[in-house]
Amino acid sequence: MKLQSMSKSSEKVSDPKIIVALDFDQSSKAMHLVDQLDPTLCRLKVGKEMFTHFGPEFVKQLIDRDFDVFLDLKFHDIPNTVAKACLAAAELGVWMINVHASGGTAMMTKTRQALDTMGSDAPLLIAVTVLTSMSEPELHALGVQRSLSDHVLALAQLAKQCELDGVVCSAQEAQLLKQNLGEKFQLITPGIRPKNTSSDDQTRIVTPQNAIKNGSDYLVIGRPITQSSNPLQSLCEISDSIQTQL
Ligand SMILES: O=c1ccn([C@@H]2O[C@H](COP(=O)(O)O)[C@@H](O)[C@H]2O)c(=O)[nH]1
Repeated sequence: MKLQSMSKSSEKVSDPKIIVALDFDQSSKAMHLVDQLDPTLCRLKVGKEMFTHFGPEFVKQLIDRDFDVFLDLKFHDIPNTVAKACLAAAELGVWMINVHASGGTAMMTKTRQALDTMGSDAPLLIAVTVLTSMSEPELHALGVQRSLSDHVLALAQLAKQCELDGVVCSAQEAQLLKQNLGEKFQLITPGIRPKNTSSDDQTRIVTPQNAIKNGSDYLVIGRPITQSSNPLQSLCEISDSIQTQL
């Protein structure tokens, strides 16, 4: 059954805010879910697990079905390597790619310049600030002494200076970033957990409704949907729950 047929209000969404994180160890499991979805209702994310197992061919299968694909490989290396890896990723035809902001401004700038050679075909280029699994004590243990939110803001400011399109952060920081960096700077927020669901390994969690209220542009949601006994229904319920905030 298609998602559209399950949710009336969801039918009208033309800029779907939910990015379903396909973290599976078998492509057949992922495709079983994808077969039930519709590109007007959600976007898809391919991360390190599926890309390492199944490579560009898997990504192309999703694009061939007209899904917007966020290729979440979080590149972090010297500027030349990251710029070339991002160009290769972009050439797959994905909608969004990302690098770690902590790779620095030379890395982000060189990558921006590389993607600009693609003109309007370039995907959105996003920087990861602080992983949503991390807490402030963990950040301090790495030697970062400022507060976690100050660190996220500082990394996001660097990404904006380098003309990236936005950042990955927790929706806990979304209001702060929108206030300081403006409406157009895109906020992609994993660590989304509906009430009464397991936080798993995520630390900085926010409900779907509060994430949108705080200013998130896109919600990355994996296990609350993919590990649900009825993934389609869970996606529909979350999708419907955020409509009033849009
Ligand atoms: O800071 C980050 C950056 C990326 N992720 C990715 O998002 C999904 C979240 O999955 P859940 O199952 O909803 O926890 C996953 O693919 C991560 O690699 C993140 O969680 N935090």
